[in-house]
Amino acid sequence: MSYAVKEMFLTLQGEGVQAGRRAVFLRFAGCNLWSGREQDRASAICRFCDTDFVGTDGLGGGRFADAAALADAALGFWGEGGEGRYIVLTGGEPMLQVDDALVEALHARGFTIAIESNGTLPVHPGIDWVCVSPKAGSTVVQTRGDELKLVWPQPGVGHGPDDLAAMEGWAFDHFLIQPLDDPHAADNARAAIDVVMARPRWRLTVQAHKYLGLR
Ligand SMILES: C[S@@+](CC[C@H](N)C(=O)[O-])C[C@H]1O[C@@H](n2cnc3c(N)ncnc32)[C@H](O)[C@@H]1O
Ligand SMILES: Nc1nc2[nH]cc(C(=O)O)c2c(=O)[nH]1
Ligand code: SF4
Ligand SMILES: [Mg+2]
Repeated sequence: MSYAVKEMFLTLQGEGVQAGRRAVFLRFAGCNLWSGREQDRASAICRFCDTDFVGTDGLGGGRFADAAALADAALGFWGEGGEGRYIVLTGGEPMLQVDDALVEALHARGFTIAIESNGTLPVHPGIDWVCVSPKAGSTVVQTRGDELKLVWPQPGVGHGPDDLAAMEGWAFDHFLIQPLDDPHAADNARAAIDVVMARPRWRLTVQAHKYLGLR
């Protein structure tokens, strides 16, 4: 199978429990919860996306003919040194494209594989670190993993305490609240802090790369 990749880059993981870790980011093109076109945002299931995942024209992006070609390119971004190789599969929705061949090819090159998924498709069982970020109005099928990262507040449905209690029944090791990045960021951060103060099972995570000027 070939892969449509929006962009690839080396940076630090900015979010979640693995924040601060050196990582290659592989951003796949396309998502099942939004077309990525601004004119469709208001009618999309996921309306707050901070990412351009349309097309294959970003830095390090392109069409990759097979898993070996894509994994070789990822290794090129990592550079020298075999220690601590870490790759984050994101998008868009990576599970629209991730398959056995890619997981095998990345493992064969020594990568620990993390994923950022909206959880509406089952995550590949070979992935080493699973982050699911549920979206109001979608059905999450991937209800287990390493970290659940809930963007807060989520306009529309799904942000009452009942929903949080339901998610607490899912099989994740870490429950994280991430302030929504929009023009009301300060209010959103306050609201996110309020959740954590009321429900100690949850921890705050911030998008550190945005404060640090990293990609
Ligand atoms: C762009 S998404 C790509 C991966 C996958 N489609 C998902 O939603 O998890 C990467 C992460 O950014 C989060 N995110 C997207 N837009 C955001 C925003 N405006 N503020 C805070 N987090 C956001 C998502 O919830 C997700 O955890
Ligand atoms: N530095 C950095 N960390 C991230 N963690 C999750 C991201 C994503 O867009 O999936 C992201 C991103 O875009 N940049
Ligand atoms: S599910 Fe993820 S990639 Fe898709 S629109 Fe929402 S935040 Fe963006
Ligand atoms: Mg991002």
